[in-house]
Amino acid sequence: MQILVLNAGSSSQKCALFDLTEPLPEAASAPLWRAAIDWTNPDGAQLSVKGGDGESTSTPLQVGSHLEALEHLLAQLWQGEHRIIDSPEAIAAVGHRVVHGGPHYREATVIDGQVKRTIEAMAAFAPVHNPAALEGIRAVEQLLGPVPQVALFDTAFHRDLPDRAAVYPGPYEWLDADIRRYGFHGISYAYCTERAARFLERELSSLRLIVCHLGNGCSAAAIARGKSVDTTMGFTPLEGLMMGSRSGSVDPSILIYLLRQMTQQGQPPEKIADYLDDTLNKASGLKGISGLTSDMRQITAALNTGNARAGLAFDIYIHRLVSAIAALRTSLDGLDALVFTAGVGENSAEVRAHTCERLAFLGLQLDGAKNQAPGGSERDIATPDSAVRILVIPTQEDWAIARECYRLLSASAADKRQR
Ligand SMILES: Nc1ncnc2c1ncn2[C@@H]1O[C@H](COP(=O)(O)OP(=O)(O)O)[C@@H](O)[C@H]1O
Ligand SMILES: CC(=O)OP(=O)(O)O
Ligand SMILES: [Mg+2]
Repeated sequence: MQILVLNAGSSSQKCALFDLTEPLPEAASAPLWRAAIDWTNPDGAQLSVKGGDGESTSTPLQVGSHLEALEHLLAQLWQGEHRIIDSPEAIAAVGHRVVHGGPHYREATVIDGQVKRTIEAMAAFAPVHNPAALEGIRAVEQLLGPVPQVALFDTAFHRDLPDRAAVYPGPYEWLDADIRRYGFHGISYAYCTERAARFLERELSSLRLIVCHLGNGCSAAAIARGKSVDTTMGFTPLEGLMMGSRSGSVDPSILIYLLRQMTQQGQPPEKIADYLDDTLNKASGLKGISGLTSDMRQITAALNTGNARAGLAFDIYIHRLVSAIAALRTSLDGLDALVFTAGVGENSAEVRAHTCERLAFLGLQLDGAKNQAPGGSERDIATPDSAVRILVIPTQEDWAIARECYRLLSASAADKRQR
């Protein structure tokens, strides 16, 4: 079954085509084809496509709206230089990563009008991500017609967060209005948890993990026996750790202070809300502090040449990450492994080294050579006598989406056959 996956992140639209057949492989398999639009390129959006031959090309996108850009991306599947299928009919299903499912969706769900309305309503809680997922769904409708589309929600993995971790200590009415902590990056956490159990040859039912998903968006989660028991992101993907261009947690009084100042200056309320939203989501974090970039590679390169603001950005990033991991540890009755994943977690030996050094008191002992060794595969970078394992697990959100999509559609096909 050929399954197309659309992953709408904060700075890019990724797309991959998988061919899944029984028996499903245990570990992620490579896609037949992948493409991505980078919205952040200063010279305009850039489309990159990698075909089945392993060849890839990168071209500037000459189109107006996001929807047009997406339609152009999808058409590359059967029309572009690296086309992989003869016609859109070859695609059996499309899986989407949807960041916010609110309190409604706790499982992978076939997309219908009601699901689309909910994703739209939840855009108020995930303004960077949910509108991008909806654009993907609409682009597929335009180009691929009535193919089944399935949504996987980043919030679903955290469905069993205990109330003490999920409820904000504001007025109780907030909870009635669905203002609570949801948590995100759940597709990645579910995948990394499963892989960590396999790697350690342990049953999920006894495993206690802290997983750090450090990409453009960053969060960490305490996972006990396969379930999320606490996590750093909350009502929206803005709470918690310092990120590429997002602030993470700040004192809410800063916003009240700025709001009052801007109101006194005669700014209209809408403009103030947009300014605060943009500042916290797009002009903060590594980018805001360094004044340079949201990219950890460039931050570490700049700090190594003595750039003081890059150095400060790195220090805050590590300080907040270490504080969060130590806090998450208190939600577990022991810690078997600390897991690093996503762009920074998988690739930055500096971030892992500084984090683990400060967490020695939790029983973590990093093997410096193993940490530095290059490698894109799952690995243990702790010393043999470390009390806690330290794992690097490359996350495979797209493959996990394709697999869930396959399972859901196979189960519903079997259901129909039985009736
Ligand atoms: N070799 C590397 N060293 C340090 N950081 C890296 C490296 N490769 C990628 N990154 C970081 O990974 C981040 C992107 O992570 P990724 O998981 O792809 O993000 P997202 O899916 O949220 O867009 C980039 O901001 C970059 O800083
Ligand atoms: C939820 C979230 O922050 O996603 P991303 O890391 O893709 O921006
Ligand atoms: Mg991501």
